[in-house]
Amino acid sequence: MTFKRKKISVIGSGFTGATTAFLLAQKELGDVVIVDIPQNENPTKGKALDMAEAGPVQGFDTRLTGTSDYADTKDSDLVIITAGIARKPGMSRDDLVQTNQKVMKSVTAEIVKHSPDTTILVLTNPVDAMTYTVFKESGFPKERVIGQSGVLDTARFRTFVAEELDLSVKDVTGFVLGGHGDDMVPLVRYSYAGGIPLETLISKERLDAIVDRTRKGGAEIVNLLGNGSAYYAPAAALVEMAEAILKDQRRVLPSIAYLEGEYGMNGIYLGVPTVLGSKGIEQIIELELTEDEKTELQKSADSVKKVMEILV
Ligand SMILES: NC(=O)C1=CN([C@@H]2O[C@H](COP(=O)(O)OP(=O)(O)OC[C@H]3O[C@@H](n4cnc5c(N)ncnc54)[C@H](O)[C@@H]3O)[C@@H](O)[C@H]2O)C=CC1
Ligand SMILES: O=C([O-])CC(=O)C(=O)O
Repeated sequence: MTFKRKKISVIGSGFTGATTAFLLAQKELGDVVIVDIPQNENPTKGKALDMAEAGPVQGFDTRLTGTSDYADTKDSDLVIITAGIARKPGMSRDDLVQTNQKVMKSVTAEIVKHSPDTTILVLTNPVDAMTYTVFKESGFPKERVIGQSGVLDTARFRTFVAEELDLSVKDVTGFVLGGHGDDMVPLVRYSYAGGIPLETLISKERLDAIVDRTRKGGAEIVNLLGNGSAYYAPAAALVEMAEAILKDQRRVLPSIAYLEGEYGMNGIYLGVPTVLGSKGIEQIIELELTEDEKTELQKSADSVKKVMEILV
């Protein structure tokens, strides 16, 4: 039996793209091709070579390629889009829409040309609208175009809860629904520490503060960094989703998925609980929501729709 190595292409060799590529390489999830614009070809090749040279020390066997030629991405099993611009202090993610929509259109055309059967994971912001753009441009079935926000937002929530309770992050679970913006919906009712509902462990006032910090988690990092946005936790989130897809794990993870009736919404990409496996989004899980949670989710969806109205 011959073993075929998987191939993962990461579009964009900036902070998130390079960090994602390195984490993918360390986990040996497949060979990694990193693509950036021609003006950035040498730094992209340099990053790929530098990462490959960590292999002997770290004990990974991943082949890494840096390129500006999409022919190198041919027949990728998974493509991760991180290309585009990031926000700076004072900006919202939505301020990036016009520039990044153009980037999504051009990179999607190349991806589809060289890997017509691949699955695409989108990170670029504003990510709900950018995932929709990639879906439309690619013509792919909805289950093969997926956006990342909920794994990251939930990871932030879990970090803050673990800190509050002085417990292992491993024992804290949560679920953040909705768009990747200030009105995302951390579902406290579905969040636990070691199986114990958080509402019985943390006061309402402290939980409200943690929810608020989670909603503004991206901006907190943007303000600290001063010249760009988060990349370690976003890359880790992408790699968890990539692993679920490449290894057909059927993980229950929040994804930005195309809704056609689920949660009473239509024609919109939004963060919801999903089952991720080799077919991409294999199922959307519909949680029972209270009236308040439904109202919050609708508000978040309305914000995403406002950004979608700007799309051309
Ligand atoms: N969805 C999420 O949870 C998160 C989204 N992001 C978003 O990810 C995106 C990337 O962030 P960073 O990596 O920090 O930015 P960065 O500026 O470090 O890197 C972006 C890279 O994209 C490249 N690029 C631009 N146009 C391209 C094209 N047409 N083809 C190929 N490459 C192209 C640039 O040359 C640059 O190397 C931003 O839009 C950011 O807002 C970042 C973190 C979390
Ligand atoms: O805040 C940003 O611009 C980047 C991002 O989406 C995040 O870190 O959540």
